[in-house]
Amino acid sequence: MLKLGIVGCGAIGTEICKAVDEGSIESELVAVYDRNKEHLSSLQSSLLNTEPVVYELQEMVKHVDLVVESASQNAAYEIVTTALESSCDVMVMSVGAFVDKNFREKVTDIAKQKGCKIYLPSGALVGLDGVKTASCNNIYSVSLTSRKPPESLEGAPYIVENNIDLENLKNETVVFEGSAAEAVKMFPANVNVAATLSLSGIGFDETSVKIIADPGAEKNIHNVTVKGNFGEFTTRVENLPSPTNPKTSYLASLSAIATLKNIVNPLQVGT
Ligand SMILES: NC(=O)C1=CN([C@@H]2O[C@H](COP(=O)(O)OP(=O)(O)OC[C@H]3O[C@@H](n4cnc5c(N)ncnc54)[C@H](O)[C@@H]3O)[C@@H](O)[C@H]2O)C=CC1
Ligand SMILES: O=C([O-])CC(=O)C(=O)O
Repeated sequence: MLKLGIVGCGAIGTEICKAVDEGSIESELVAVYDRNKEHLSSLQSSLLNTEPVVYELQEMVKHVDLVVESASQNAAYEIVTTALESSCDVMVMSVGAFVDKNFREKVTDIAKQKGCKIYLPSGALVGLDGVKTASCNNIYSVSLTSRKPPESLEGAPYIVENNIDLENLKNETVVFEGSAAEAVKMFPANVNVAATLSLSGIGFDETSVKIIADPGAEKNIHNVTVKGNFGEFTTRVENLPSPTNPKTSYLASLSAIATLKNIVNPLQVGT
């Protein structure tokens, strides 16, 4: 059985733990960690069949096969490096961390040396199978338009630095237009999807991102358009927010669960 350790027990981490607890992922939930003790205890009391040990990262990696990062972009650097150096596989939700080329190259090298894998789930996006397939030949352009309720963008560095008054927005407003490289740095908790899209396709500088704050939006809506030698396609997903974190679409938690199921399943379906 795959032994799992989860760092970050918020919206996504909790859903993963519940899925293991209910037996829907063939794995053993060995250890959990969150710097917020309340999140840890509410997680522990929600589990019916499993009693994971609370281990900090350095101890966790001695007891598990795979570490799940579901904490934050800032935390991801240490979690990924420590897991791989200890010969653990790692699954990363804060994919924006991979915009840093040095980090990307360093952890890919460690993974190769140790014979480990780094899994990046498709998260809140749909259509990455098509982007990966299309990128086996020439892609001309990849664009992402994300439409979100204004409050879900509160606190993002771009919003703070540009003094954008989200509270008093009356109409839908394009708050950001630029490269995925800039978007994931400026909206670290909002467009990790732009990082996953960039890594599936033509890169961070070449992928264009538009973020719309829409006071009328109740869902997180992501449209992806890809053009290339294969033709072109557009995908659109209208995501319901997670019950405990409106910034995070519920589909992102399901995608983490689907990735773990895929890891343990001998039958591999899809791109
Ligand atoms: N790849 C994708 O498509 C998506 C990625 N995300 C990202 O996934 C990550 C997790 O998302 P959620 O579960 O919604 O966030 P959340 O805010 O609900 O939970 C994060 C948890 O991690 C804990 N945490 C933060 N830093 C930590 C550290 N250094 N050590 C230990 N615990 C720490 C927090 O206390 C919190 O309990 C975030 O970075 C988020 O931006 C979210 C949605 C989609
Ligand atoms: O959950 C979403 O819709 C997207 C998101 O927060 C992210 O990519 O970081």
